[in-house]
Amino acid sequence: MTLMLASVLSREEAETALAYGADIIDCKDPARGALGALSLAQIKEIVAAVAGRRPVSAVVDLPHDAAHARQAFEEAIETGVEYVKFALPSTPDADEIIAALAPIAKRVKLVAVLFADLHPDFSRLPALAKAGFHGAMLDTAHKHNGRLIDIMTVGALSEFAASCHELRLAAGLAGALEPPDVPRLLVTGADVIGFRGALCEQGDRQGALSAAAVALIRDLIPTRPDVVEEMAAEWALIARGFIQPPGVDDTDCVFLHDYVLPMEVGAYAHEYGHTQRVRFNVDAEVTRAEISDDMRAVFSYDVIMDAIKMILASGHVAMVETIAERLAESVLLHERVRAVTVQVEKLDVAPGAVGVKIRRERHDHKRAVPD
Ligand SMILES: O=C[C@H](O)COP(=O)(O)O
Repeated sequence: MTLMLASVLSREEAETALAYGADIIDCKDPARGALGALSLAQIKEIVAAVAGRRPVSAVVDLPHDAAHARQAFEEAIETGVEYVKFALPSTPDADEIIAALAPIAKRVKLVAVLFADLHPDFSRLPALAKAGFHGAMLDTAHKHNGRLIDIMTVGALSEFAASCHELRLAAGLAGALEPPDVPRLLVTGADVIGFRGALCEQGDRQGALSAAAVALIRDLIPTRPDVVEEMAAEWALIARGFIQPPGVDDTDCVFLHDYVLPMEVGAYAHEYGHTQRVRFNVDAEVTRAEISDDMRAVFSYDVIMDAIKMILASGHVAMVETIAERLAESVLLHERVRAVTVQVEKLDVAPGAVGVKIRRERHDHKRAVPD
């Protein structure tokens, strides 16, 4: 389950974030940069307003010397927050700083933030785990330099999440994210996705929080288990014929055509060690959207491109059939997709094109309905 973190700067904004379903209320002053800390008094006020309805996180500015660092964390803990985030420095003494925070990690969930646009050092992850940190979160330091997803590919973000999970660390992602990024990031397996700009009027992270924007992001992230149960109950009614399933027989086609990329592919010895051109044609049959021009109703072709890039990043694949199967499988991970046709062609083998075309259907579609 991926949680939605909403950065807020006041108790009023915290109420909006809560009302529209944020899972973690993150105290932050966006005017003071990517990890701008609020004052202790402001954090206390938000903690009091949230009153345990959801966990609250706060940012600590990491002072240079150890004594002041400990004091800053102690003060943050006293505010009653459940998570404390801080920017992990990329200085040579980072491992020492991490080790010095081990006693603090026993008392509060510590999250180290790594900035994707400042050459993050992923070799520090084991030290975080050793010191008992709760997790690591990627964010962007300079919001005008693009979204996290522009800086790191979905494949690289998935690797980050997997490395965290191997070390039993929670993995968080944030960084000028926009609504269309959400379905793309869900496949990374991140535990938390964090937002500020996307929750504000006109996407301005220093502007006011917008209830509609918070609701949109909430709807794009699969809901909490209790809501899933509610949906299951609705499916039960559908199964018994009490209510009609929404547009259950109607599909539209989202496609990616003539997408050509260089790829290491082929079973012959001479096909190893270099790339050849591979063309992708993908047609995804998706459940028809009820509302038009609304992100919530959309399965994006970006997701198909991401899936292809992830397969490419995994290295040499001997058979185009394997590529087609993997691609079909990852497109079908998205619930709106009912069936997918994937055509994968090698363009440099013969004067024309050679390859494979497969069609795969979602089999759990009917099984989602309880007996
Ligand atoms: O912790 C999450 C952030 O506050 C993200 O802010 P942003 O979406 O404006 O980059």
